[in-house]
Order: sequence, then C-alpha cells, then structure tokens
Amino acid sequence: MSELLALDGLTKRFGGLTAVNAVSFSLERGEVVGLLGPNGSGKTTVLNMISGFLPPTGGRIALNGEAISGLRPNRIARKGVARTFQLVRALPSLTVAENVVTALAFGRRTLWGKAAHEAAHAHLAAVGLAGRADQPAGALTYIDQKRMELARALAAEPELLLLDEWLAGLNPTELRIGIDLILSLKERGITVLLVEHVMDAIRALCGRAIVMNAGRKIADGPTAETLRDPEVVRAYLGDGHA
Ligand SMILES: Nc1ncnc2c1ncn2[C@@H]1O[C@H](COP(=O)(O)OP(=O)(O)OP(=O)(O)O)[C@@H](O)[C@H]1O
Repeated sequence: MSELLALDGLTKRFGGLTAVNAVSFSLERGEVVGLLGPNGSGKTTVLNMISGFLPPTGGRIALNGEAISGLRPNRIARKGVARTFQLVRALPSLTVAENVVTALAFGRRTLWGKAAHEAAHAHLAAVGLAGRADQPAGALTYIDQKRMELARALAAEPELLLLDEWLAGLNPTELRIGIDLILSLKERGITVLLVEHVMDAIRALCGRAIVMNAGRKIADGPTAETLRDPEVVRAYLGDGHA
C-alpha cells in the first residue's frame, strides 16, 4: 500500500474555539477508515478542511504527496477527493440522472451531452438506482436519496471519498444495504474516510479507526483494539459499548 492522504498538525480555530487541534494521521491507498468521536469533537471540521470547504488555521494536508491545504473545493475535487454531506444536497425538481450529470461537471474529467448521461447511468447502476434514473429526485425514498448522493460523489471519480454520517437514519435492513455499498467502493479501490456513529457499521467496514475528542486525536489503530481503549470508552463510547 502507499500513502494517499497525510494530515500534519492540522488545526482549525473559530475565534477562541480550537475545533481541530494539531491532528496528524495518514491514509493508505485502499483503506476504509472510521473517524469517530463525540458530537462537537471536530470530525466534520476535519472533512471540511480536507475537501477545501474550510481553510485550515495551521498544519498541512497532502494528497499523493502534493500540498492541497487551503485550495478551493473544486480544485481539490479535480485532484480526486469527493464527499457527502450530513444533509443530502439534491436538486429535487431535476431527475435522478440529471442530479448526477450536474455533479459530473465538478469531477476529474468534465463530461457533456451523451457521454455525461452514459456516465451518470453507470454511476446510478453502481449504487442500485438504475431503475430510478428518470424519476424526479424529490420523489426518492430516504435510502434512495442516499444512493443518489453516493452516485453524485462517484461522478467525480474520486480516489478518496469522505462520507459524513452517510449511514445515519437508515433502518437495519437499509443499513445492511448501505454497508454493502461502501464495501463495493472498497472493492473498486476507493479509499474511504467515514465519520460515523453507527458502531456496527464501523466494525463491519473499517480495519482502522481514528478517534477524536475536543479537537484532538486520542486514538488511532485497528478498530477492535481502538474501541477497547480505555480513553476512547471514557470519552466516547461509555461502558455499555465496550
Ligand atoms: N463554521 C463554524 N463556526 C464556528 N464554530 C464552528 C463552525 N463549525 C464547527 N464549529 C464548532 O467546532 C466544533 C467542532 O464541530 P464539528 O462539527 O467539526 O464536530 P463533529 O465532531 O463533526 O460533531 P457531530 O458529530 O455533532 O457532527 C464544535 O464546537 C462546533 O460548534
């Protein structure tokens, strides 16, 4: 494996609040890694800095050895980083396929016309939405909105995919489908960093887990071991989960 992403001393301050405090970690190509921690510990802020939605206050981010810290989101997307958001961002009056076509404009290769529609259909098929391509996005069920969001992220042909609580709100049957979809991304060689509170999903998907508390990284290692770490249990899981 080779290193895809490296964070070095990454810091974000909002006025007097240090939301992310000197966080360092790296991701190897092909890894699926969980980024965990209590509410407000800084996880989404880390994703926002990697994807360029927030400029870091300090520290460095490198993708494939190249500094990307502070670049704008569209530049970072073109270098191979895609993300999902905590709240699904869709254009409800457009069709499902059109929603994916709009995302293609922000990817690594800009596609137009027939090529764009063919690529959109391929991404929809990959997430199990082939039959819904021509429906309005606003008519989709919750799990299908999630699938569409994933297809939109895949439209950027990412090397690194950042999932921000993508599995939240799914029922147990849907959760199984969601986990299988993320596993299919891993099989395609996509590196995934997922912020998630669903521990069953973390255990099923992530070989490694990184845990944050109050802006700092407090643990980083094999998932089972990390979830037993006394500091992680105290700060995040509570005794019931241990
Ligand atoms: N744009 C912002 N301006 C000011 N404060 C912010 C901003 N974004 C985040 N924060 C603060 O930074 C801290 C970390 O927030 P963040 O959303 O990164 O946490 P999180 O670990 O993702 O939490 P959750 O699990 O609830 O999503 C919180 O105290 C939050 O209120």
